[in-house]
Amino acid sequence: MSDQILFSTAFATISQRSLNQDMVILEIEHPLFTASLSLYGGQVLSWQPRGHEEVFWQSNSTEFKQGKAIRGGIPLCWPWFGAYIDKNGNHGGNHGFARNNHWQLISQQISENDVILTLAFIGERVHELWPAKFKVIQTLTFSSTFNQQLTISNLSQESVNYSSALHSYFKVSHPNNVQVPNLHSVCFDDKITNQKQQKNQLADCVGPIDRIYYSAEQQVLIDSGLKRKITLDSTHCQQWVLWNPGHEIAKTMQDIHDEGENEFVCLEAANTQWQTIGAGEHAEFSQRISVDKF
Ligand SMILES: O=P(O)(O)OC[C@H]1O[C@@H](O)[C@H](O)[C@@H](O)[C@@H]1O
Repeated sequence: MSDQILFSTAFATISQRSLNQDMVILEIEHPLFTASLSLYGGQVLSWQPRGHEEVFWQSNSTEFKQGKAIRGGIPLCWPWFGAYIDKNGNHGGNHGFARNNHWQLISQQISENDVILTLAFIGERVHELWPAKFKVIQTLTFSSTFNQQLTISNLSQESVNYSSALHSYFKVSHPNNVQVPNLHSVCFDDKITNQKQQKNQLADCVGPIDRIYYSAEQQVLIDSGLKRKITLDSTHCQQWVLWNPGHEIAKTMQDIHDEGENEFVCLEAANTQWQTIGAGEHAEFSQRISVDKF
């Protein structure tokens, strides 16, 4: 493991830690926050605005291994959300390939107010079920609030379809203490029972929960244990996915440490249905996250 300062200004330091040859972690120190991300997966791992507790959960049992997704932070589900089986019955694996590939840091802007990092993921024939040529630009603005924007360019001669999720793992005192009240009156598909268009109010976020809510409205995740509110706004995302595996499923997942399911709730700004991008065109979506104490 080696640490190296990449950029240092009067306002912030960005350093690089190599876990091994393949896995590079960037760490940011700024008067308004600390944050870290992995270039593998282009994945935000942590963000802690000054005066607050860490916002994102990370598993202690993640392997950081090529081909495996990192459990925690904000995995990027793209170019598909969930399982993908093509018309010939071929399985593409869960949540696409953006989270299992290397991204590049292409620019950084450091100021008194924020640090803006731009990452790129460019490819063609990266996955046999999604061979198109593409470019994804991810712009991360870290400050006392956090903003994440993805711009996807279809560089191929034909239109492409994608689905997506910004799969945020929020650190919580316990799912039992968590409410997402703006979802109470929203219709959802239940991925566990396979029942569509359900409506019932969740008393808390204890798993197993796996729901696709048909709402693009602002969400507020209220944690009565940590006494904090996390406010999420998305653009060009049509659903919110709420997920916690619960104890029995988590026990079967090697990359969730013991009792880890009691430490997070996933609330994901998603497009769970196919979106089309014409040849040579682009699409974008984003989320903004802020934190308040109460
Ligand atoms: O284990 P993965 O591939 O990271 O997926 C975790 C969960 O991600 C959620 O977004 C899905 O709705 C769940 O069905 C899935 O189990």
